[in-house]
Amino acid sequence: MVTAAELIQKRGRHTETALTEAEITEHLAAVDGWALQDGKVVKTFAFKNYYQTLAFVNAIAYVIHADDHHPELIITYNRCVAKFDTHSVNGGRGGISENDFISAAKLDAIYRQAAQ
Ligand SMILES: C[C@H](O)[C@H](O)[C@H]1CNC2=NC(N)=NC(=O)C2=N1
Repeated sequence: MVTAAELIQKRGRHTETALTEAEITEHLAAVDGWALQDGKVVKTFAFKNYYQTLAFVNAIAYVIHADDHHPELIITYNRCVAKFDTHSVNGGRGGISENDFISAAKLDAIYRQAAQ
């Protein structure tokens, strides 16, 4: 069984290994509120206002850079939608790797710290 606590201890690293469907299901169970949507691991984070939304985006910059894994972000007044996938897997066609879930768990940990 995979847990969020385990995932946040890991560092994202270059990988060419995609997760299988069964592994994706197992990893989705470990991270709260994330779902597979159009081939990406996606979650909508909710905030009180635009300032809190942007503060979250600034706070996640550190781990995004450290793990070299960059979410697609959709920022609106009180929402931030984050989408992860991994370009280098499936022979460069892209897919889902453990890195997507490491980053998902880290964004959740930061969100828990944020003023909401
Ligand atoms: C060379 C560099 O590590 C890659 O281009 C990284 C950069 N950021 C990335 N971000 C995301 N979300 N997926 C990737 O596959 C990815 N690849």
